[in-house]
Parts: sequence; structure tokens; C-alpha cells
Amino acid sequence: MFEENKSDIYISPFRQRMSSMFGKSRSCSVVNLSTIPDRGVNECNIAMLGCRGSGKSALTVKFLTKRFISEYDPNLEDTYTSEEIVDQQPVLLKVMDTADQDGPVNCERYLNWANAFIVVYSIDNRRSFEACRLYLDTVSIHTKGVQQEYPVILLGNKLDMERYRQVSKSDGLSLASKYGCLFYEVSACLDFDSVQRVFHEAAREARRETERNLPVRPLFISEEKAVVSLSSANYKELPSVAQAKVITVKSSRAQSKRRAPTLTLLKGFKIF
Ligand SMILES: Nc1nc2c(ncn2[C@@H]2O[C@H](COP(=O)(O)OP(=O)(O)OP(=O)(O)O)[C@@H](O)[C@H]2O)c(=O)[nH]1
Repeated sequence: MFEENKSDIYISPFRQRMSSMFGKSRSCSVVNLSTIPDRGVNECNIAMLGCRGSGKSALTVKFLTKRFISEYDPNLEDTYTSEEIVDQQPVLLKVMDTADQDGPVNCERYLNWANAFIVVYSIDNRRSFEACRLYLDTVSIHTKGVQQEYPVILLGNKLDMERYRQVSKSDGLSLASKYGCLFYEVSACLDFDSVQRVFHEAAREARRETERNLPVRPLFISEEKAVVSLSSANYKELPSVAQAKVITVKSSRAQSKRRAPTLTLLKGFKIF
């Protein structure tokens, strides 16, 4: 029915189309969330953590394509890039769908790369919830003593499996509050908006954190210069603060209209 390539990774016609349309982006070495002044674009690197089968890939693909996948290669680890608009500002969101075999081992690759973490468990699997503690510990040990804080979201997935629930919402909440992280419950196979909200919240928190850590620039006020420039300026051309804000919003909207969000898919997802 479908052809498989040499490495036994299923490449759907959809994925082939996506690769040819948007190009490829392998796991990259960008380390921090930074503002790129000339484009005004923030970058946010999100690592998806959690034990096997918790739904990391399903959530990642849901966020990127609005679709639910049912089959994939669990051993592949890849990074996907999507241009998003969060709070009217463009963000280049990179999502690493990790594939740890048995808990957090050799995790420097994502600890050094990410500036936000989503730790996933399945609400119908107690073991996957317990595994989250290891990931939360690993992240908090790694970020201990670092001035910048890294947003962490604890995410209960498979909300559609309510009747098989093994982890109560209050258990999720109390674990999240113990580690000082945000907490959500979603389902990768239900509505897209809830899943998108989680990723956008991670980006929002990471941006706040970056802004909080921006070095404070000294403000120089030269009275002489101010007099010269004001006297020679055409007042109508000087935007007020309110106008300047409008201009910023307009330009980010214009950007979102100009360019469709770019998306790079590499993993052998089977998307129907
Ligand atoms: N019912 C239900 N099934 C889900 C949901 N999310 C994922 N699944 C299923 O759970 C299984 C595991 O999902 P994955 O997304 O592959 O999990 P993962 O965490 O990426 O697992 P690894 O790649 O092995 O690390 C798959 O069969 C998915 O179809 C969900 O929200 N609801």
C-alpha cells in the first residue's frame, strides 16, 4: 500500500509534500531565546519530554498540522520549526520531539538547547506520571543556579481517555505546584486550540523571561540635541507612543498575512 524507505521510516505523501514545500531543519544548535533585532523575531526552543507513549509526537504534530497521527517511528528524534504569532508578535518556534529510551539519560542535547520544556504524561497511565518527576528533577537540577528561569509546563495528555483515568487532576496540579510549573490537561486527538494554547504559553513565558533578563541600557538625555532636533522636526512626522504601538501591531499582522507559517516535518509520521 505505502512505500517504505531504506531506514524503514514511513514517509507519507503528505510528508513528502511538506518537505519539498518547506525544506528541512535538523536538530540545530541554537541555544538561547534571542531577539533578532532586524527581523524583530523571537526564537523559542521547546523540548518535549516524557516517557514513551505519553503522546509527545502526537501533541507536536497536532500543534504543527492540526491533525492527529496514529502511527510513527518511536525511535526518531527531530526538531520542527514553525513561525507563530503569539500576542501579535512573531515567534520562531522550534519544537524538539525527544525520544528517550528509558527516562532522562544523556539529556544534555535537549537541556542545553531548550529554553522551555513541556513534560508530558498520559492521564490514563500512572507510570507515565511518575516518570515526570525524573524529568522535572533533571530540568530543575540543570537550571539551578542559572540566572534565567526556564518555563516548564506539566501536561496531562489523552484527556479523551477520561474513563480510564489513573492520574487525578489534583495530583497533576500538586506536582506542578511542587516544581513551580504551569499545568494543563489536553488531548492530542481532540480540539486543536487547547494544544496550541500550551505551546503558545511556553513561548510567551520564555519571551517574558528573556525580556526580564535583557540588560538595562543607560538612557542618555542631551538637552542641547533635543532642542535642535525638535526645532527642525516636522511634528506631524513624529509618531506618538500610541501611534508607534499601532504601527508595531500592524507590521506584525502584515507579516502574518504576507507569509504563511513555515513548517518543517521530518519524522516518519503517518498522517491521515
Ligand atoms: N486516545 C489518545 N491516544 C493518544 C493521544 N496522544 C497520543 N495517543 C496515542 O498514544 C500512542 C503514543 O503516542 P506518541 O505520540 O507516539 O507518544 P510519544 O510520547 O511520542 O512516544 P515515543 O515516541 O515512544 O517517545 C500512539 O498510539 C498515539 O496514537 C491522545 O490524546 N489520546
